[in-house]
Amino acid sequence: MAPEQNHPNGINAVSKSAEKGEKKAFVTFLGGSGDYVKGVVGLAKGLREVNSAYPLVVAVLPDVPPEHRLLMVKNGCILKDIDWVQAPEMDKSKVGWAHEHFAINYSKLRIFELEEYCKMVYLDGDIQVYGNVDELFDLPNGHLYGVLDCFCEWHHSPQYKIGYCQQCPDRVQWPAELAQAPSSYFNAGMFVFEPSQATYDDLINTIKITPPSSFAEQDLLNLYFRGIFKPIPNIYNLLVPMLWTHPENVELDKVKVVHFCANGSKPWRYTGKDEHMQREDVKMLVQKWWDIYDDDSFSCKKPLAAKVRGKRVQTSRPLN
Ligand SMILES: O=c1ccn([C@@H]2O[C@H](COP(=O)(O)OP(=O)(O)O)[C@@H](O)[C@H]2O)c(=O)[nH]1
Ligand SMILES: OC[C@H]1O[C@H](O[C@@H]2[C@@H](O)[C@H](O)[C@@H](O)[C@H](O)[C@@H]2O)[C@H](O)[C@@H](O)[C@H]1O
Ligand SMILES: [Mn+2]
Repeated sequence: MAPEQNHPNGINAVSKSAEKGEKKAFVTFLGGSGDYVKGVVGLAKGLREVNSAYPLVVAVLPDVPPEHRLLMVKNGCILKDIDWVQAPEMDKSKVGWAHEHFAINYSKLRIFELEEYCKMVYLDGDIQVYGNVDELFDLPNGHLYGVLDCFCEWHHSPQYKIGYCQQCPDRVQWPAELAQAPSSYFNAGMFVFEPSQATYDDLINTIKITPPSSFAEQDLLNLYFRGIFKPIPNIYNLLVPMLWTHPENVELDKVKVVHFCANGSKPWRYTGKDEHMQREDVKMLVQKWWDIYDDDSFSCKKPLAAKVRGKRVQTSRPLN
């Protein structure tokens, strides 16, 4: 992190960064023995399809079974074993996780320990890349980059109650009688960051003094990187709900990264029965995910090869 940032690790992190590795890579996170491994395999194939020059690292929890590990390695993933990060005790009478599995999402924070890499792009396993996004690795150091989230389905939040969303800040003014308007808030399904053990240690210390909240590690990351976070266009993390909450902010033919975070939209579980799932754009995106997942020509034994820089053909297929 840049020393001039009033950041707990300022100078140390910069001096330490000089000792860090110079490699860059995409990274995702996998826990459990369930079907999210299909998301990771789809992501690995998608990155190959767009001729990315960077490998995909998978931070795997101990409960990921051998057969899932083998499947990911066969698709070129570099596996890094991580341990759990204990989620803070939640007083369920006051607040609960927005989704039960969010409790394991604190373990996602382990990616900050991967100091052999100097720059990483984190992608959830329910994300697919349809256009080359290697340019993200060239964003200036000292910031964390992500895409603004949408509050329009946060049914238990103060934002939702007054109809406020950062995606359309002029629709409803944040009332003066409430505390100051929420700072810019990114969706933690995709972000560009610089691994740092000092930052990881500080994040863990911050968990201990921060009351847990509905969006688990996403809330923590937004609190921690306030003032360091810089928003980037939603072409890098199109949240599927945006198709109906803010269609005016979506240009689907320019979108490079799609995040299947809407209920019922995970392609490998898609039934089409959930709300919004019969939309033509949703069905097209899910089908495109399966087109890539089912294409075995993208499987390979070696990690996503770093193409000879500058020689790769940039393919960013339009989405429709
Ligand atoms: O059982 C699970 C649930 C989640 N995840 C990982 O945690 C990420 C965040 O969860 P999810 O994408 O479901 O959250 P959402 O973006 O839908 O809120 C997933 O993408 C996976 O990478 C996982 O590995 N196993
Ligand atoms: O653990 C908290 C999660 O919070 C985020 O998901 C949310 C967020 O997108 C909300 O805006 C949606 O309303 C909601 O459905 C969705 O689950 C991240 O995508 C995920 O990786 C993870 O950090
Ligand atoms: Mn997700």
